[in-house]
Amino acid sequence: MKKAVHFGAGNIGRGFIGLLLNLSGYEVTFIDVDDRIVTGLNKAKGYRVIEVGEGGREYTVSGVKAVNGKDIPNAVQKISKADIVTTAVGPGALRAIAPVIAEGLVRRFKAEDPGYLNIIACENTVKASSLLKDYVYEELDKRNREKADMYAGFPDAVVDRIIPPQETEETLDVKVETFKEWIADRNLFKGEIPEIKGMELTDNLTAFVERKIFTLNTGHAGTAYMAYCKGHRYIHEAIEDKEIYDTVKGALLESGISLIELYNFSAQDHKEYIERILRRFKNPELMDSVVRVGRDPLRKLGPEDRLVKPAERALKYGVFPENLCRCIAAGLFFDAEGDEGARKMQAIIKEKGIEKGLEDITGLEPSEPLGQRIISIYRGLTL
Ligand SMILES: NC(=O)c1ccc[n+]([C@@H]2O[C@H](COP(=O)([O-])OP(=O)(O)OC[C@H]3O[C@@H](n4cnc5c(N)ncnc54)[C@H](O)[C@@H]3O)[C@@H](O)[C@H]2O)c1
Ligand SMILES: O=P(O)(O)OC[C@@H](O)[C@@H](O)[C@H](O)[C@H](O)CO
Repeated sequence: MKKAVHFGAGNIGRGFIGLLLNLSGYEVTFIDVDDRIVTGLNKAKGYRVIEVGEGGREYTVSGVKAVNGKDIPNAVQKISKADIVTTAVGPGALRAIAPVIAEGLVRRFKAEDPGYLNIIACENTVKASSLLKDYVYEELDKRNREKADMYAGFPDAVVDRIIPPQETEETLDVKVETFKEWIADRNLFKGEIPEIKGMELTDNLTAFVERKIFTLNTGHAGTAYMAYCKGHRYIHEAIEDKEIYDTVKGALLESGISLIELYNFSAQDHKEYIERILRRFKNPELMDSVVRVGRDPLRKLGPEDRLVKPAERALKYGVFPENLCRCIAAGLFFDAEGDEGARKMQAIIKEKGIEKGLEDITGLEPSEPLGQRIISIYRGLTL
């Protein structure tokens, strides 16, 4: 049986990547640092994936194993024997998993014919696998880097499926929406491309990644941040609030201007793509929380991420992104309990004030038009 190792047995790990690998005939081993999840998976050896919404089905994922990420020798051994490695740990944890992947590769490379290994990072970041590759290469000496150049592929990918926080910790079942999309860069695989049901291939990944992150994730973040300011708890409730809906839709149209120009999407197709996404946000069965969707605002308000980058691009294409500015200003208030990125962001604003704080968080100059407008909206907003 082909062996898959997946880092991060959280929502997307269990509810999407693990499911597709299982359906494609792989024996799946999850590596996670959460003791509850690792123990639970090893005990139950499986879980259910429950699709909610029209046409939703239920799947049983079985025969899975789990290794604790702190058990390095075991994790290294699994990687050294894997046919494919995937991740969904969050972009901030990619550096933490690089050493163990590097050690697994070094162990493989001791064999005369180590075979190819493709490592796909399924995170909401443009070029996440390439980023992971950089981190892994930092851990390798010259000889093993050369071996990795020959035998290890790091295909970039985009994953799209909304998976909310799970309501109970009693099972490891996962509630998901019916929509799913996983597209990988066909040109970055080494050796034969693994056949994974539901994973599509493209020669034009940047277009698909940017379309997804700068539309779905832009809209999600905007909805969550405005919802936080207005006291909504769930995304489906927030998107029914006319002020939020209009602002978010406006933000997506602003973001779409550069996507259409840069990647030749037809304006009509892009409009329909936006409408489909807004309909997905409305799914009441998901009960997706504002706290999850807005998590880590320090990352989401960064210069290359889902709100600031499209705002800068819109300005470059001649449109002032008033709605994106509103979403960014709202984001600067996000302070959900227990959110480390939010805590750090609020500390920056408190210590440096909003002008210098904005610059540090978003990279935007407070004296430039975007910075000026965001600060003015921020000052006018009340919580
Ligand atoms: N949930 C979604 O709707 C969704 C959809 C598409 C993409 N994503 C992306 O997938 C990634 C994971 O998101 P999620 O919603 O599944 O989060 P999650 O918190 O549910 O899962 C992340 C898992 O990674 C584990 N983890 C963290 N650090 C680790 C480490 N060093 N080693 C091993 N495991 C580690 C955590 O314990 C957790 O179980 C993120 O990059 C996210 O942007 C999420
Ligand atoms: O995972 P994040 O924190 O980058 O973003 C939160 C949500 O927008 C995200 O998880 C979406 O649900 C997902 O990207 C849908 O495909």
